[in-house]
Amino acid sequence: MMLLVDAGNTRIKFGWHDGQQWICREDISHEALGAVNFTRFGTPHRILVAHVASEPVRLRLLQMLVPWMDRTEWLKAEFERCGVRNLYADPTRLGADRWAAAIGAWHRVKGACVVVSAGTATTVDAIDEHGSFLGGLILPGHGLMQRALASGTAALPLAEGQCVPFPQNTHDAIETGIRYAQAGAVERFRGQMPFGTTVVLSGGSASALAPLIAPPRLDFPNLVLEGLLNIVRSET
Ligand SMILES: Nc1ncnc2c1ncn2[C@@H]1O[C@H](COP(=O)(O)OP(=O)(O)O)[C@@H](O)[C@H]1O
Ligand SMILES: CC(C)(COP(=O)(O)O)[C@@H](O)C(=O)NCCC(=O)O
Ligand SMILES: [K+]
Repeated sequence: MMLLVDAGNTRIKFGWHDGQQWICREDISHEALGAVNFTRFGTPHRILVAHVASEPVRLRLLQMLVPWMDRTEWLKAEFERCGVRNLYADPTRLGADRWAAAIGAWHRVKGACVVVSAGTATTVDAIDEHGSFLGGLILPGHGLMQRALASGTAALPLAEGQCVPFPQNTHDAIETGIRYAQAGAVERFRGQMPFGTTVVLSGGSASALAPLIAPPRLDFPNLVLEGLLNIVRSET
Protein backbone atom coordinates (compact mmCIF):
# COMPACT_ATOMS: atom_id res chain seq x y z
CA MET A 1 0.00 0.00 0.00
CA MET A 2 1.25 3.48 -0.89
CA LEU A 3 0.12 6.49 1.09
CA LEU A 4 0.29 9.91 -0.59
CA VAL A 5 -0.28 13.07 1.46
CA ASP A 6 -0.97 16.62 0.22
CA ALA A 7 -0.91 18.93 3.24
CA GLY A 8 -2.15 22.33 2.05
CA ASN A 9 -2.80 25.53 3.98
CA THR A 10 -6.50 24.74 4.44
CA ARG A 11 -7.06 21.01 3.85
CA ILE A 12 -5.01 17.81 4.07
CA LYS A 13 -5.63 15.33 1.28
CA PHE A 14 -4.77 11.61 1.62
CA GLY A 15 -4.67 8.93 -1.04
CA TRP A 16 -4.18 5.20 -0.52
CA HIS A 17 -3.06 3.37 -3.68
CA ASP A 18 -2.44 -0.38 -3.90
CA GLY A 19 -0.29 -0.27 -7.04
CA GLN A 20 -3.32 -0.92 -9.28
CA GLN A 21 -5.86 1.68 -8.20
CA TRP A 22 -6.84 4.28 -5.63
CA ILE A 23 -8.35 2.47 -2.67
CA CYS A 24 -9.48 5.60 -0.90
CA ARG A 25 -9.04 9.36 -1.03
CA GLU A 26 -9.83 11.61 1.87
CA ASP A 27 -9.91 15.37 2.38
CA ILE A 28 -9.86 16.69 5.95
CA SER A 29 -9.31 19.88 7.95
CA HIS A 30 -6.07 20.39 9.90
CA GLU A 31 -8.02 19.87 13.13
CA ALA A 32 -9.18 16.40 12.03
CA LEU A 33 -5.63 15.15 11.42
CA GLY A 34 -5.39 13.31 14.73
CA ALA A 35 -8.29 11.02 13.79
CA VAL A 36 -6.74 9.65 10.58
CA ASN A 37 -5.82 5.98 10.70
CA PHE A 38 -2.89 5.48 8.33
CA THR A 39 -3.01 1.68 8.51
CA ARG A 40 -6.71 1.19 7.81
CA PHE A 41 -5.89 -0.36 4.43
CA GLY A 42 -2.82 -2.24 5.64
CA THR A 43 0.68 -1.10 6.47
CA PRO A 44 1.95 1.43 3.93
CA HIS A 45 5.23 0.36 2.34
CA ARG A 46 5.88 3.83 0.92
CA ILE A 47 4.71 7.26 2.08
CA LEU A 48 5.29 10.49 0.16
CA VAL A 49 4.25 13.83 1.62
CA ALA A 50 3.92 17.23 -0.07
CA HIS A 51 3.68 19.66 2.82
CA VAL A 52 3.20 23.45 2.56
CA ALA A 53 1.09 23.98 5.69
CA SER A 54 2.17 25.39 9.05
CA GLU A 55 4.96 24.11 11.31
CA PRO A 56 2.48 22.77 13.93
CA VAL A 57 0.74 20.73 11.21
CA ARG A 58 4.12 19.45 9.98
CA LEU A 59 5.12 18.40 13.50
CA ARG A 60 1.79 16.65 14.09
CA LEU A 61 2.11 14.73 10.81
CA LEU A 62 5.74 13.90 11.54
CA GLN A 63 4.78 12.55 14.94
CA MET A 64 1.99 10.41 13.47
CA LEU A 65 4.30 9.04 10.76
CA VAL A 66 7.14 8.08 13.17
CA PRO A 67 6.40 4.32 12.98
CA TRP A 68 7.09 4.41 9.20
CA MET A 69 9.90 6.96 9.20
CA ASP A 70 12.14 4.55 7.24
CA ARG A 71 9.77 4.59 4.25
CA THR A 72 8.54 8.18 4.40
CA GLU A 73 9.81 10.96 2.15
CA TRP A 74 8.93 14.63 2.54
CA LEU A 75 9.01 15.86 -1.03
CA LYS A 76 11.25 18.82 -1.80
CA ALA A 77 11.22 20.48 -5.16
CA GLU A 78 14.49 19.90 -6.95
CA PHE A 79 16.14 20.59 -10.31
CA GLU A 80 14.74 17.56 -12.10
CA ARG A 81 12.37 14.69 -11.38
CA CYS A 82 10.15 12.42 -13.48
CA GLY A 83 11.00 14.23 -16.70
CA VAL A 84 10.21 17.73 -15.37
CA ARG A 85 13.01 20.29 -15.18
CA ASN A 86 12.53 23.05 -12.62
CA LEU A 87 13.72 26.50 -13.80
CA TYR A 88 12.85 28.29 -10.52
CA ALA A 89 15.84 30.49 -9.55
CA ASP A 90 16.27 28.32 -6.45
CA PRO A 91 14.44 25.09 -7.34
CA THR A 92 14.10 24.04 -3.68
CA ARG A 93 12.03 27.18 -2.95
CA LEU A 94 9.17 26.03 -5.14
CA GLY A 95 6.27 24.69 -3.05
CA ALA A 96 6.30 20.89 -2.87
CA ASP A 97 2.61 20.88 -3.86
CA ARG A 98 3.33 22.93 -7.01
CA TRP A 99 6.18 20.57 -7.86
CA ALA A 100 4.01 17.46 -7.47
CA ALA A 101 1.18 19.11 -9.45
CA ALA A 102 3.60 19.99 -12.27
CA ILE A 103 4.81 16.38 -12.42
CA GLY A 104 1.22 15.09 -12.39
CA ALA A 105 0.17 17.49 -15.16
CA TRP A 106 3.22 16.69 -17.31
CA HIS A 107 2.54 12.97 -17.04
CA ARG A 108 -1.05 13.47 -18.16
CA VAL A 109 -0.60 16.08 -20.90
CA LYS A 110 2.94 15.29 -22.14
CA GLY A 111 3.02 18.74 -23.69
CA ALA A 112 2.91 22.44 -22.89
CA CYS A 113 0.32 23.26 -20.23
CA VAL A 114 -0.67 25.81 -17.61
CA VAL A 115 -1.13 24.15 -14.21
CA VAL A 116 -3.67 25.89 -11.97
CA SER A 117 -4.17 24.98 -8.32
CA ALA A 118 -7.10 26.93 -6.86
CA GLY A 119 -6.67 26.37 -3.13
CA THR A 120 -5.86 28.69 -0.22
CA ALA A 121 -3.61 30.43 -2.69
CA THR A 122 -4.14 30.13 -6.42
CA THR A 123 -1.01 29.11 -8.28
CA VAL A 124 -0.68 29.32 -12.06
CA ASP A 125 2.38 27.56 -13.44
CA ALA A 126 3.81 27.00 -16.91
CA ILE A 127 5.32 23.82 -18.32
CA ASP A 128 6.69 23.95 -21.84
CA GLU A 129 6.61 21.26 -24.52
CA HIS A 130 9.92 19.81 -23.29
CA GLY A 131 8.74 19.39 -19.69
CA SER A 132 10.49 22.48 -18.33
CA PHE A 133 8.73 24.18 -15.43
CA LEU A 134 9.15 27.81 -16.54
CA GLY A 135 7.75 29.53 -13.44
CA GLY A 136 4.38 30.80 -12.33
CA LEU A 137 2.10 33.09 -10.36
CA ILE A 138 0.89 33.09 -6.75
CA LEU A 139 -2.39 34.89 -6.00
CA PRO A 140 -4.63 34.90 -2.95
CA GLY A 141 -7.21 32.15 -3.48
CA HIS A 142 -10.96 32.67 -3.72
CA GLY A 143 -11.61 32.44 0.03
CA LEU A 144 -8.62 34.62 0.92
CA MET A 145 -9.78 37.35 -1.48
CA GLN A 146 -13.27 37.25 0.06
CA ARG A 147 -11.88 37.51 3.58
CA ALA A 148 -9.39 40.24 2.67
CA LEU A 149 -12.20 42.50 1.43
CA ALA A 150 -14.41 41.75 4.44
CA SER A 151 -11.66 42.37 7.03
CA GLY A 152 -9.81 45.18 5.26
CA THR A 153 -12.74 47.51 4.58
CA ALA A 154 -15.40 49.17 6.71
CA ALA A 155 -18.39 48.38 4.54
CA LEU A 156 -17.81 45.19 2.61
CA PRO A 157 -19.39 41.92 3.76
CA LEU A 158 -18.08 38.39 3.38
CA ALA A 159 -19.55 37.97 -0.08
CA GLU A 160 -22.25 35.41 -0.77
CA GLY A 161 -23.00 36.56 -4.30
CA GLN A 162 -23.20 35.17 -7.81
CA CYS A 163 -20.89 35.65 -10.74
CA VAL A 164 -22.86 37.73 -13.28
CA PRO A 165 -21.83 39.87 -16.29
CA PHE A 166 -22.88 43.24 -14.80
CA PRO A 167 -23.08 42.98 -10.99
CA GLN A 168 -25.71 45.33 -9.52
CA ASN A 169 -25.29 44.59 -5.83
CA THR A 170 -22.31 44.43 -3.47
CA HIS A 171 -22.26 40.65 -3.02
CA ASP A 172 -22.34 39.95 -6.76
CA ALA A 173 -19.78 42.72 -7.38
CA ILE A 174 -17.29 41.04 -5.02
CA GLU A 175 -17.96 37.49 -6.17
CA THR A 176 -17.64 38.44 -9.83
CA GLY A 177 -14.57 40.58 -9.18
CA ILE A 178 -12.80 37.72 -7.45
CA ARG A 179 -13.62 35.15 -10.11
CA TYR A 180 -12.66 37.50 -12.94
CA ALA A 181 -9.37 38.31 -11.12
CA GLN A 182 -8.51 34.62 -10.83
CA ALA A 183 -9.64 33.61 -14.32
CA GLY A 184 -8.15 36.78 -15.81
CA ALA A 185 -4.74 35.92 -14.35
CA VAL A 186 -4.97 32.39 -15.73
CA GLU A 187 -5.96 33.52 -19.22
CA ARG A 188 -3.38 36.31 -19.32
CA PHE A 189 -0.69 33.87 -18.24
CA ARG A 190 -1.83 31.33 -20.86
CA GLY A 191 -1.49 34.14 -23.44
CA GLN A 192 2.29 33.93 -22.95
CA MET A 193 2.23 30.28 -24.02
CA PRO A 194 1.76 28.83 -27.52
CA PHE A 195 -1.78 29.19 -28.87
CA GLY A 196 -4.02 26.33 -27.76
CA THR A 197 -2.10 25.50 -24.56
CA THR A 198 -4.20 23.38 -22.16
CA VAL A 199 -5.09 24.66 -18.70
CA VAL A 200 -4.95 21.85 -16.14
CA LEU A 201 -7.30 22.87 -13.32
CA SER A 202 -7.30 21.53 -9.77
CA GLY A 203 -7.85 22.57 -6.13
CA GLY A 204 -10.76 22.98 -3.75
CA SER A 205 -11.99 26.15 -5.46
CA ALA A 206 -11.58 24.84 -9.02
CA SER A 207 -15.32 24.64 -9.66
CA ALA A 208 -15.71 28.40 -9.13
CA LEU A 209 -13.09 29.03 -11.79
CA ALA A 210 -13.88 26.35 -14.35
CA PRO A 211 -16.75 28.10 -16.20
CA LEU A 212 -14.49 31.11 -16.82
CA ILE A 213 -11.56 29.16 -18.29
CA ALA A 214 -11.76 28.65 -22.06
CA PRO A 215 -10.99 25.30 -23.69
CA PRO A 216 -8.72 23.45 -23.90
CA ARG A 217 -9.17 22.80 -20.18
CA LEU A 218 -8.55 19.60 -18.28
CA ASP A 219 -10.27 19.29 -14.90
CA PHE A 220 -7.95 17.25 -12.74
CA PRO A 221 -9.05 16.92 -9.11
CA ASN A 222 -6.41 15.40 -6.83
CA LEU A 223 -3.65 16.54 -9.17
CA VAL A 224 -1.08 16.74 -6.36
CA LEU A 225 -1.88 13.19 -5.20
CA GLU A 226 -1.57 11.96 -8.81
CA GLY A 227 1.79 13.71 -9.13
CA LEU A 228 2.98 12.09 -5.89
CA LEU A 229 1.88 8.71 -7.25
CA ASN A 230 3.83 9.33 -10.48
CA ILE A 231 6.93 10.05 -8.40
CA VAL A 232 6.60 6.88 -6.28
CA ARG A 233 5.93 4.76 -9.37
CA SER A 234 9.00 6.15 -11.13
CA GLU A 235 11.18 4.68 -8.39
CA THR A 236 10.49 1.05 -9.28
N1 LIG B 1 -15.30 21.07 2.26
C1 LIG B 1 -14.52 22.13 2.17
N2 LIG B 1 -13.96 22.65 3.26
C2 LIG B 1 -13.16 23.70 3.19
N3 LIG B 1 -12.85 24.32 2.06
C3 LIG B 1 -13.38 23.87 0.94
C4 LIG B 1 -14.21 22.75 0.92
N4 LIG B 1 -14.56 22.53 -0.36
C5 LIG B 1 -13.96 23.46 -1.09
N5 LIG B 1 -13.26 24.31 -0.33
C6 LIG B 1 -12.51 25.44 -0.85
O1 LIG B 1 -11.27 24.90 -1.24
C7 LIG B 1 -10.18 25.57 -0.62
C8 LIG B 1 -9.21 24.53 -0.17
O2 LIG B 1 -8.73 23.89 -1.35
P1 LIG B 1 -7.42 23.04 -1.34
O3 LIG B 1 -7.06 22.83 -2.77
O4 LIG B 1 -7.58 21.83 -0.50
O5 LIG B 1 -6.45 24.08 -0.64
P2 LIG B 1 -5.08 23.87 0.12
O6 LIG B 1 -4.29 22.86 -0.69
O7 LIG B 1 -4.49 25.23 0.10
O8 LIG B 1 -5.36 23.39 1.50
C9 LIG B 1 -10.78 26.35 0.55
O9 LIG B 1 -10.08 27.57 0.68
C10 LIG B 1 -12.22 26.56 0.12
O10 LIG B 1 -12.36 27.78 -0.58
C1 LIG C 1 2.03 28.95 -2.96
C2 LIG C 1 1.61 28.06 -1.82
C3 LIG C 1 1.36 28.91 -0.57
C4 LIG C 1 0.30 27.36 -2.21
O1 LIG C 1 -0.23 26.67 -1.09
P1 LIG C 1 -1.71 26.10 -1.04
O2 LIG C 1 -2.63 27.12 -1.58
O3 LIG C 1 -1.72 24.87 -1.94
O4 LIG C 1 -1.97 25.71 0.37
C5 LIG C 1 2.69 26.95 -1.54
O5 LIG C 1 2.94 26.24 -2.71
C6 LIG C 1 3.97 27.52 -0.99
O6 LIG C 1 4.10 27.82 0.17
N1 LIG C 1 5.00 27.69 -1.89
C7 LIG C 1 6.33 28.15 -1.53
C8 LIG C 1 6.72 29.37 -2.31
C9 LIG C 1 6.80 29.15 -3.81
O7 LIG C 1 6.25 28.17 -4.36
O8 LIG C 1 7.44 29.99 -4.47
K1 LIG D 1 -2.84 26.10 -4.31
